[in-house]
Amino acid sequence: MENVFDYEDIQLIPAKCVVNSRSECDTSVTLGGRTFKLPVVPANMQTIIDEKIALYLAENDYFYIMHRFEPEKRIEFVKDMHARGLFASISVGVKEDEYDFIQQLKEEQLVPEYITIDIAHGHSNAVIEMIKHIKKNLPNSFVIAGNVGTPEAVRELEHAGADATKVGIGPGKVCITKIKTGFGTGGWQLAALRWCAKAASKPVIADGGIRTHGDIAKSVRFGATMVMIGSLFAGHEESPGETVERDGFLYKEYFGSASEFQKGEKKNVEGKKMFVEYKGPLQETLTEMEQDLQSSISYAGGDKLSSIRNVDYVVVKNSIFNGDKVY
Ligand SMILES: NC(=O)C1=CN([C@@H]2O[C@H](COP(=O)(O)OP(=O)(O)OC[C@H]3O[C@@H](n4cnc5c(N)ncnc54)[C@H](OP(=O)(O)O)[C@@H]3O)[C@@H](O)[C@H]2O)C=CC1
Ligand SMILES: Nc1nc2c(ncn2[C@@H]2O[C@H](COP(=O)(O)O)[C@@H](O)[C@H]2O)c(=O)[nH]1
Repeated sequence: MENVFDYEDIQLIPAKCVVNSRSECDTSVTLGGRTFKLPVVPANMQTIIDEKIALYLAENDYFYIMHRFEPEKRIEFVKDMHARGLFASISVGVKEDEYDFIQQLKEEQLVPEYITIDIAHGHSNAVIEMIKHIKKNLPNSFVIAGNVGTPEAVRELEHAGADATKVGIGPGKVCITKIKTGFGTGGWQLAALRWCAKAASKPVIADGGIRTHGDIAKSVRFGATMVMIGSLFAGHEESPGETVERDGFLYKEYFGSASEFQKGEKKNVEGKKMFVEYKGPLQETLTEMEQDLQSSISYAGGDKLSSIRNVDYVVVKNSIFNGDKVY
């Protein structure tokens, strides 16, 4: 790979405005046959989303993916969302129990509209087998598979039946994969997204490394249909992470899904914990994201999200650590 770059290295170039107000710009996106207000989904992590947030997002036409770290609650979750006339979007792993879980869903005629296979190294036979198992038993579920960081992986997962792939190995704020293993897309996530999206024939979800709202527009420019975000969603009133007070300021806990805090043991740890500043209600951030993205669309010279896809850009600097501290 040549000419790698990350979010902070790119500036999109404005085109002539065609709207009279940013409010005319439409930020909605379609994924799996549903239309959502924003091309943004909070990360399927235990300090980012819980049942209450999932319900709020679904009721208000935002996409969501429930995490998989309380597996015993998933059947009830799907039933509850369906009882409310809402879509169910859950996550699974690849271990043996998960095969039984998919079987159970089938037996109970519960068909989640979206199933995300949530694995660190998604370019694997384990994920390919799970895609096939889901597609065989729940053919109407939209399957998102990940995470990956190469075009080969995107093609293989799509070929196995994935309806979308999720790109990002190690760019996350609480990720230490790049430090512990030497591998990943951390520091060049945006270039990796471009590389993968060019190979994709189905939607790509950019996952990790989003530090500003402008990074959402940049992700769309480089091929993302949807953008998964953890750290920017960690500090809300509703965020499930613990709230702590330090020197009169409030903070919320945010930990990695492969951290000892999630796993309950120090085995194959590839995530850390941090505290992010408290930032009030979730809806305020969603509204601000929408307004910022409307503005991005206007700078792109259009009135819908797809206008961003074709804008020119420049590479203005190069910084491999993506603004993060190493630990
Ligand atoms: N996006 C990212 O960059 C990353 C995300 N994560 C997140 O952390 C969580 C835990 O992920 P994960 O450890 O995959 O899930 P699990 O702990 O559920 O592991 C899934 C299965 O894959 C195996 N496995 C895990 N990593 C590898 C690997 N590198 N090579 C071969 N087999 C592997 C595990 O076995 P065994 O444990 O015995 O190896 C296990 O059987 C997920 O939510 C994931 O999204 C974690 C790291 C990176
Ligand atoms: N390497 C690890 N990556 C992780 C872990 N837990 C979650 N993640 C990934 O990070 C993104 C969120 O990134 P952010 O920059 O928006 O905060 C999330 O969606 C996962 O893909 C982990 O323990 N290790």
